[in-house]
Amino acid sequence: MVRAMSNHHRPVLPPSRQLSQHIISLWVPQAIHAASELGIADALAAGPATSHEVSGKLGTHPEATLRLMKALVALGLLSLSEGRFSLTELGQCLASDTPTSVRSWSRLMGGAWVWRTWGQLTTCVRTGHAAGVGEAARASDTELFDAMAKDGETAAIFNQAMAELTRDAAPGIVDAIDWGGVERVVDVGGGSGELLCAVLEAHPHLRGDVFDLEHARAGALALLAKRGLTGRASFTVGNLFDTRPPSAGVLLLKSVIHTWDDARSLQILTRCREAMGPRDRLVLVEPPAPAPDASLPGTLAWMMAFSDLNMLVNTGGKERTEAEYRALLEQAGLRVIGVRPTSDGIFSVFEAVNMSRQGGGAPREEPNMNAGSGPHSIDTTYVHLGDGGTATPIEVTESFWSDLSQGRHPELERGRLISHFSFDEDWSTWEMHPHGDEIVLLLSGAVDFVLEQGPREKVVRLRTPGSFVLVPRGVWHTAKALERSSILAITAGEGTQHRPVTR
Ligand SMILES: C[S@@+](CC[C@H](N)C(=O)[O-])C[C@H]1O[C@@H](n2cnc3c(N)ncnc32)[C@H](O)[C@@H]1O
Repeated sequence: MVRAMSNHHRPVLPPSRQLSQHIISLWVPQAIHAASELGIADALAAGPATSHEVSGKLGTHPEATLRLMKALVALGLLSLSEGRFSLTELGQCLASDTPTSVRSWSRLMGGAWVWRTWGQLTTCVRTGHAAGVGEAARASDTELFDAMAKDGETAAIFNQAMAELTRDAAPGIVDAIDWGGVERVVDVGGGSGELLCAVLEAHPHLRGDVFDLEHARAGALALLAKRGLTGRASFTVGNLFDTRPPSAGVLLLKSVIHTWDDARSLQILTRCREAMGPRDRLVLVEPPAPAPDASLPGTLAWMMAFSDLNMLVNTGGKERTEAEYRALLEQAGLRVIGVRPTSDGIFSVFEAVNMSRQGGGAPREEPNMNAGSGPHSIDTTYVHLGDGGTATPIEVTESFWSDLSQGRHPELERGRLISHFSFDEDWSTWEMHPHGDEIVLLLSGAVDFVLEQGPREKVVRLRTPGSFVLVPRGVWHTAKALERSSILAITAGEGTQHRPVTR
């Protein structure tokens, strides 16, 4: 009763009617698909027109065109006034080549290929395999992509659809990655080249490569040329199941792993690891699947649950949780050094390094030899707490701090470093850690810890061993020794900045 009253503008439908609305929702993507195939939005791009004028332009049946356009009005893609139809904001997204276009995405999802595979969902759920697998076995794992290479139009639609999905997420992805010290990036399975374009445009010092199957080559090269990036970018054709991508400071891997089951994903991740030198990072970009809930259509949980089925029917892939991506990376011999969400709230970037980077060869499978080691002295051994829950002792050499500031310890940038520092003079610099709060704990002596707060300075007096100060991320700070003192710091060191203290 309360529900019905509070919702009186839209009466609550009985369950059978609610379900019926889901059942008939298959009409919707086909209406949108027909509109995008026929180019109805492009026909209205110049301004309002009658359905007769539109069918005349498109060479379609006049009355059937009117009927389709009425359905598009019902969906909110068109509006109708005095017999003339116009594009709404939603409808404009069906036009080609506009900054918000999702026309190719609609052509892909409503087109014969995807429609056919979804039609076999029942069988896929019975068998756990992608559509077609097990009945008429696929010629190869990449059969679908190989077929696209022979059919230029499907390849163009698929790659443009991927570009449309990547376009809006790309700035947030580029921002979430630390490009310091990187000269070259390879977008592995980079398809259309959309993400590589965004990276190269944001970081003019970088050079890059798209590594993908043949179907993506022509489209990616055309896009790189259109964006004026041909001089800094190339395309390498290869199959990740048996070929390593070219080496680079950053290997990007966006929306590739969800395409495949665990066994095939491990093959791809292993090929990437084999291409990685000691300082290289793999940056996997995927939306981690949230816990399922009964949210309304359009929420992330809804989208991920259906994207998961889309992967099942088309390629046998799947969506994964953050823990599952972490486990997969570790299994492939890659140590996860950080996971961060991008600003769009959908994707996360998983950064990983090659576990076998020191010794080469196969990934370490034996237990962590550092576990249970000790006793250590904090004077000579610091500890790195990795984002993946690791605690690694770091032998401190005389050049440790200068090496760190010159980027010679990339493996320490993520996570936190527990370090020890003795001093009897005031620090000569201010420092600032942009990626995390810091804890500074007094072990001995007496220190005035100075935090910059706008134009003012706040002094925290550390006098008793065991007292500590919490330094918020991004706050510049320095210290003054009142006597010989020693401190223990727990620091998120990535991106640390220094500037001299002016007296
Ligand atoms: C879902 S698309 C994503 C494209 C692009 N990374 C993006 O996010 O826009 C997956 C891409 O991975 C590529 N891919 C999948 N398996 C591959 C393999 N074995 N070798 C090379 N590329 C592969 C496909 O060709 C396709 O371009």
